[in-house]
Amino acid sequence: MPPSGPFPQFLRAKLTASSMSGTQVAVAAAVAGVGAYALYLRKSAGANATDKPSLASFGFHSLRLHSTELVSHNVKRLRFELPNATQPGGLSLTSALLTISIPAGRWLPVLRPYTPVNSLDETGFVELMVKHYPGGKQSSHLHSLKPGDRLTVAPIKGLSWTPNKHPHVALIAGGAGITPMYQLTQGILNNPGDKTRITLVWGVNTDSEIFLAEQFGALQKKFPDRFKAIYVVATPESSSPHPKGFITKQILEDAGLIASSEKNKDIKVLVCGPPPMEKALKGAMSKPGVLAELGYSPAQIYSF
Ligand SMILES: Cc1cc2nc3c(=O)[nH]c(=O)nc-3n(C[C@H](O)[C@H](O)[C@H](O)COP(=O)(O)OP(=O)(O)OC[C@H]3O[C@@H](n4cnc5c(N)ncnc54)[C@H](O)[C@@H]3O)c2cc1C
Repeated sequence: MPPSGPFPQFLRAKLTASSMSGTQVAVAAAVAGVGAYALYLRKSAGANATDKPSLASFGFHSLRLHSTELVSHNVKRLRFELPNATQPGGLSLTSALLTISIPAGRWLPVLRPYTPVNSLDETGFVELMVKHYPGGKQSSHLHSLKPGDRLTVAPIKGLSWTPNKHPHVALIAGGAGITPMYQLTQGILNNPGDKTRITLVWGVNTDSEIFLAEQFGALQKKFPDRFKAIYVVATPESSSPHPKGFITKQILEDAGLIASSEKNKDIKVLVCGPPPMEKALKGAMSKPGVLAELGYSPAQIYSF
């Protein structure tokens, strides 16, 4: 259900805090645009199929859920119809959709970003892969949606990606934080003009949570010299081929991600995962994180 008016003052205040990630800054900008929502709805109500805005246009969009698929015990793929069935969404690489809902029994809207996982060039549809967190407000809501239900979204920009600006990117993800990394990996490798090398390190709880293994496997096969994926599993099965535990300094060293080595001096590190993982990597006020210990400067690190 779409929100009916401006968000409360305290929410805006919270979103202007100085320690924001890239996504938090984008979320603040999207929330600031909520006033345009009513205007957009008024305009789009009279628009015909060909002049309906794509997702790239400013404002909020109401998307109809086309279908769902359970891809693992706690991850669902949700396929939504775009406002214009004959055009792609028009999102740029690493953009996400800020989803907005008002769960039953609550008066405050819940806003969470999700990164589309289908090709940004696909016409007519946008797909999300959503991991269900027990008690999670938005992930529970999204998992409860049925085909025909609607979801309000607003596009938010991520990192502004310039092909070949960095010779090598390290993508470090935890759990469902993999989706921005997957979108970027597809965008880089499927662009013949972009020669960036990619090392992905993805931390998950169990082997069954490596829900994009097939897709990443196909990309590794196609681009063996440019793309390497390493999965780290907290509680692996006895037959698991993956290292056990969390993403540590040792794991990143073994992956060749030491900033001080000559070949990595221009590397860019992108991070997206649960708060404890991001804290361990980026450090807290008094304690340097693993990335600083490996020699990365703050300017080399981007957090979604
Ligand atoms: C740029 C960006 C893109 C994202 N894309 C996706 C995506 O494509 N698919 C997807 O499933 N998620 C994605 N996320 C995470 C998503 O935005 C939500 O944070 C997540 O779905 C939990 O929201 P919730 O309202 O269900 O949980 P909440 O109600 O906020 O929290 C419920 C419980 O879950 C825990 N929790 C919350 N978030 C996480 C997390 N990320 N990892 C581990 N535990 C957590 C909390 O500590 C709490 O215990 C993305 C996040 C960012 C920043």
